[in-house]
Amino acid sequence: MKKKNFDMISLGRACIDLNAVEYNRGMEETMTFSKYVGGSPANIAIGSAKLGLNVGFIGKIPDDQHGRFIENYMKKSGIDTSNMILDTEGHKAGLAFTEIKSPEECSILMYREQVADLYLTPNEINEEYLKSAEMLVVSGTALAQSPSREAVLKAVSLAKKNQLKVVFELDYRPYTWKNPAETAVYYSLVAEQADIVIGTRDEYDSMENIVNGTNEATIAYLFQHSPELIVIKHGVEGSYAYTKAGGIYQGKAYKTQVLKTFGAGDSYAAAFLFALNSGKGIEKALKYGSASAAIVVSKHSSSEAMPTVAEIEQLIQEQED
Ligand SMILES: Nc1ncnc2c1ncn2[C@@H]1O[C@H](COP(=O)(O)OP(=O)(O)OP(=O)(O)O)[C@@H](O)[C@H]1O
Ligand SMILES: O=C(O)C[C@@H](O)[C@H](O)C(=O)CO
Repeated sequence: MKKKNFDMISLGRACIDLNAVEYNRGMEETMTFSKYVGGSPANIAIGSAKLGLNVGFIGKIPDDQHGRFIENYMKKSGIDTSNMILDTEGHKAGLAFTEIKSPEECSILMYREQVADLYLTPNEINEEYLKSAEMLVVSGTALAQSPSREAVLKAVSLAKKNQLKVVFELDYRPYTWKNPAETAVYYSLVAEQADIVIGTRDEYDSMENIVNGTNEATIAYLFQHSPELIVIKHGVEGSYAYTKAGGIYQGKAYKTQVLKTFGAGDSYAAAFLFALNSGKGIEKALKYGSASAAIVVSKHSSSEAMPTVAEIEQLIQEQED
């Protein structure tokens, strides 16, 4: 059978990160920031492309200097940008300012009013483009508002119709949502249709609208539906992958010199999906995800810091039990 053009199409926001250049202080005292492409789905696309996957992107970007910076960087990273739609209504790029008070205390201040990415419409989802990929990765944040919400639902339904693997990265950002009950409705709707779901324990709690949920209850629920593989991350305590066939795999977090904590989830998803797509198996994919995250939390950015296969392999080897 002919191989499809793209291993992965990622759908959602491509934005700007402005990361504090000065460390160990609050944003009030921070005077300089470095600019990177950001936004979880863009970071996943960039990380996967750097590892060698053929990647396409679906999203909406502003028709201004920030939009052009984003598109150029994505192109330079080897990503197909033909389905990155230019916004014609004056919407802006999302901005994420970060502060790095200490390796344990980092935060992000988001500017996400009237952002172009949430104005992607269902009409802008192209079935022919989706047909050219093996896998569609959608981010939970793209479900936060209409019309982006409906665009995601359409993309997921076309992906299923055309036998793409649907990956749902929960990527829960509370400030983009009106209330937790609404989040739970849309998260469950998409998680039930996905083939692979990836999120932190807290994000699954948001999907289920509960506190202190358990992995056992989550998988019992989701395996009644489409998912074949569920990944649940527990920060420095590592991560678990569960298969519908009953497999349970545990991955450890790797030791690293932490500079900041953000970017961990995106680099994890990029490397996990790369490894899975390359036929390395679930156990190795957990190692790839964790090693990739350990490398990115030791560096300044989320996107530009995405590691190569050689860097990931080296870290895994150095810390093999
Ligand atoms: N301090 C750390 N040191 C080493 N590895 C880490 C650290 N923090 C996270 N990781 C790795 O990254 C993975 C994902 O981290 P986490 O569960 O915090 O994801 P996340 O909340 O989605 O990340 P993000 O902060 O990017 O949203 C973990 O399972 C672990 O392997
Ligand atoms: O996802 C975002 O909108 C911001 C990211 O680009 C940022 O680097 C981060 O939070 C990564 O997890």
